[in-house]
Amino acid sequence: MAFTPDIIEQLARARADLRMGVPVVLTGDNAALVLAAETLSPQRLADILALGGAPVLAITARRAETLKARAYDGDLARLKLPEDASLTWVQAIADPADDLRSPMKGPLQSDRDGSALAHRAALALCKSARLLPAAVVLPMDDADSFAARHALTALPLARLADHIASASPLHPIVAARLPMEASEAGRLHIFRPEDGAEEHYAIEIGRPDRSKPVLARLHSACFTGDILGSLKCDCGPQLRGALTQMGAEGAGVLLYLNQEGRGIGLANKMRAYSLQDQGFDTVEANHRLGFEDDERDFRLGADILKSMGFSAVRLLTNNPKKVDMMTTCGITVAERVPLKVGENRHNTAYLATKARKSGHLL
Ligand SMILES: Nc1nc2c(ncn2[C@@H]2O[C@H](COP(=O)(O)OP(=O)(O)OP(=O)(O)O)[C@@H](O)[C@H]2O)c(=O)[nH]1
Ligand SMILES: [Zn+2]
Repeated sequence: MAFTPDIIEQLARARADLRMGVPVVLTGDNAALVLAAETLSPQRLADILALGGAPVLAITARRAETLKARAYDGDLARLKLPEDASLTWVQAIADPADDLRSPMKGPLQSDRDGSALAHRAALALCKSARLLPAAVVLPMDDADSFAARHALTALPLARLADHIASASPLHPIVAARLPMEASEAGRLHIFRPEDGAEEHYAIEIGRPDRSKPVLARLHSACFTGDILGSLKCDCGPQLRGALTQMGAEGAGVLLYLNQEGRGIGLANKMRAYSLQDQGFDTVEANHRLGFEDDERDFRLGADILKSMGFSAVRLLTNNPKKVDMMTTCGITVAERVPLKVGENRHNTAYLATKARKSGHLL
């Protein structure tokens, strides 16, 4: 019988649990109880401390660098949770909002013995749940029975690595005619991933010839720029500029990928904006939060193009990494078409930082 949720379905549950502040259990070798720092409640913190053992707060090496904590595991640090750890302490480690006002959070002691496998999985889970990458992790011997006793989602740790980071297959759900200002011959396609994560969209303009490179754009969602007309970035003008160019040529495809904030989610992007108001640039802000500069996975863009029958594109972008990713994923980039619109006095420094630090072409 196939009623029992498989690993992908369990992962979707785990993401939802962590967002709600419910613990999840990682089972097998190096088993552990995991709670996201961002959604931890005072009661659950007290309960974890009451269990005894040696709970730690796992953070990424990026966050550890800001906190001057030692990251013995390379990509992450395991900070010992003080016996009297308060929720304020946990949240101040996880969230850089008050770093400047209260820079001294130590002494911070990092674990260096034992395995960091559960901690790495916990951080990947937090990221995929679009939460701050910080998790309270308590190693456990009786993980299976603990999960059963408390009706918690249990995930076999050994199988997670293959699934957390891999792009889930996307399926076309529906497509319908959509006349737009840029072109009356528009069509909106909806794609749904198997892992319960966000849907992505393709806007097809005209009837592009599948045997030739199609004018294409991979646009990452930007609620602030696309919808609100924010002047902090160039996304709104790029979105409309790309559609207008496709309308003028009579054919094209724009992928609207729900990877808000270069894949960190809107709440974290707003945390990054708040840090930018404290004087950090767009890349530094991501790092202080514990993220990489860019957490997007462009494989899904390539998958959507292939499923629509496209194998070659003229890619509207200033980002050479998008070109490289498309090529790696088996889409021929016949031409890179620059898309330089929307510069204003508020985003000049942002665009300059992207050029200097992220390799964008000016
Ligand atoms: N984390 C973070 N994300 C941002 C910030 N400003 C804009 N974004 C996001 O950056 C992404 C911009 O996407 P794109 O315009 O597709 O990508 P790009 O890498 O700039 O490349 P091209 O526009 O194709 O040249 C969107 O997801 C925005 O939400 C910021 O300061 N911090
Ligand atoms: Zn934007």
